[in-house]
Amino acid sequence: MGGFLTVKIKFFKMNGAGNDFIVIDNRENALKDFDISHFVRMVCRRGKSIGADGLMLLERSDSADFKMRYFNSDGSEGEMCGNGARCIARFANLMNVAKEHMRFETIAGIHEAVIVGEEVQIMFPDLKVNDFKLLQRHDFGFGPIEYHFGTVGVPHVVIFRGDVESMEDELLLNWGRKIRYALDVFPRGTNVNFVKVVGPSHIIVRTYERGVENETLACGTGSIASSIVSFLIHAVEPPVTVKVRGGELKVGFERCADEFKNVYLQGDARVVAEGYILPDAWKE
Ligand SMILES: N[C@@H](CCC[C@H](N)C(=O)O)C(=O)O
Repeated sequence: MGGFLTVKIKFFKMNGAGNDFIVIDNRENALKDFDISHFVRMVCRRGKSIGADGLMLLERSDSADFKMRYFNSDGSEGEMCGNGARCIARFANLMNVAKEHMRFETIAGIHEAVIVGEEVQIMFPDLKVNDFKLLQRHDFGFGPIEYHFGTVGVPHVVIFRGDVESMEDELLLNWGRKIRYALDVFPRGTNVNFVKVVGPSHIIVRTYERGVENETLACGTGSIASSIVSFLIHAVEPPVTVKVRGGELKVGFERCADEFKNVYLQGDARVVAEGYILPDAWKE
């Protein structure tokens, strides 16, 4: 029993609008002896282990308050995760690593975040209008469809459907997987968002996430991509309220000539548990 408890790693379980994460303070390099990708795959398994959409490490940074490293549940390291970023900002503030207004490093660049009571707002770098490829047509294996594409740190396809809320899970997964794995069209793979416009500033979004290979309850960068495409195609006005399966997110931006400036994502970011990851959590 003593051996069983010798290696234990402190973790926090968090979620932002239902997108859930394991968060580890790695400033002292607690995971130096681990194959991180394998460790992430093991501890993110639902049922057999803790379970999560992804895992984040908070690390030291020379140029900002801290560095965020984000891993999808399949062990792949992602450039950015909007909801993850909001969660790690809350975590950094709780751990006294950062004040309420903070800057942090990601693979996709430096981000700013601010704690707004129960919510966290994260700011994104400016996006170019021309980087959004609108009104594309392709047959992904279920007949030709119209889609839109844009990158918000990570790649996103946006598809408008009038039946988003009632769309069968199986259909969403089938479309999501076929599009995500259309590597001739998206060499790095892509996340896939199914979107319905329900008001002048309101949309509903469901997302199939690359790296989780499933629908998640929310996707932050997907909500931003969906809001901007909804603005470009359906004149949806920011700030946009995005209803996702796990709650609600707010997306703001301003169109200035050929750029989107002041892009932000806001919503809840909660710590729901803390404890120790024990060796059985990463056993095959
Ligand atoms: N959950 C996300 C996106 C995470 C990254 C993504 N799955 C990818 O690697 O493409 C979010 O909230 O933005």
